[in-house]
Amino acid sequence: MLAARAVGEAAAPAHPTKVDIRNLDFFYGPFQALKNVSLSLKDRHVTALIGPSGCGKSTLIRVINRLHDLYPDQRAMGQVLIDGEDILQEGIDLNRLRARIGMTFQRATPFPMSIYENIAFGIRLHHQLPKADMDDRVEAALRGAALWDEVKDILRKSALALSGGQQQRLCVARAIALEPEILLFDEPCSALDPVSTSRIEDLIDELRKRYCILIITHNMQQAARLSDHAGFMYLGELVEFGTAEDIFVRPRDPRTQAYVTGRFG
Ligand SMILES: Nc1ncnc2c1ncn2[C@@H]1O[C@H](COP(=O)(O)OP(=O)(O)OP(=O)(O)O)[C@@H](O)[C@H]1O
Repeated sequence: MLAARAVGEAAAPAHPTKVDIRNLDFFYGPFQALKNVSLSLKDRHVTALIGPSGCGKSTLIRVINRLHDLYPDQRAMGQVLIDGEDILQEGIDLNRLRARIGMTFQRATPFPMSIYENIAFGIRLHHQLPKADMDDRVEAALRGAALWDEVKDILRKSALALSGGQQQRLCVARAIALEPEILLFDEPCSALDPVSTSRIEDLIDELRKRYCILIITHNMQQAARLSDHAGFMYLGELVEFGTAEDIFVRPRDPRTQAYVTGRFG
């Protein structure tokens, strides 16, 4: 029997908003790549961004951890609230922000060092741990990325010797080793074969239980399989945003309809 809730006690939402993007404009020099984009990402949900090449998906994902700060001619205007705090404000601690956000890119980017060191390196930048604790953290990250069984006996081997799919999972392990809150995946399967792709999809499905996840993908089946919410972008605008069912089964905008059915893009 369900326990009666105390009078006045509000139920916490199962998937509170983690990232709230409001009226975001983005410029590369004079070129406007994002136009008044607003959407929110829920915690413990997978949100997919879809749209033809050049529509602004990677730009949007890079703003969330302020990668554009590295380039003086790039500017973002609007708000990106993470747990209610606007991370586009001046004075935000970028190291802390980036530790809260894990990111992987289209091509896996392992460091030219051992599998173990690929994970330990990032942890060491933030914490000084005794060896046994570091071993535990490395193991937990590799397990979390569904890679442990394949690499547990070759931890001292170069990460560059791993297959493309294993390298991509290593990058996921590196991201989750820092215990982030948000994971950003920019086309994580674009360079992978179907078997590795399916392993990454299983992994993302598992990670959904713990993280707020944003994934960019050109694969409509993958987006439909994986996402709770999805947004269709076109020429820098967010044309339509809704539940995965809204976007993939009954899109309202004809452009979304054409894109998800493969008739353009
Ligand atoms: N460094 C840059 N300088 C100038 N323009 C850029 C730069 N990076 C991207 N752009 C432009 O911004 C727009 C959005 O690019 P973005 O990479 O965000 O698109 P995308 O939807 O992620 O594309 P893809 O699916 O091909 O990765 C494009 O017109 C692109 O040419």
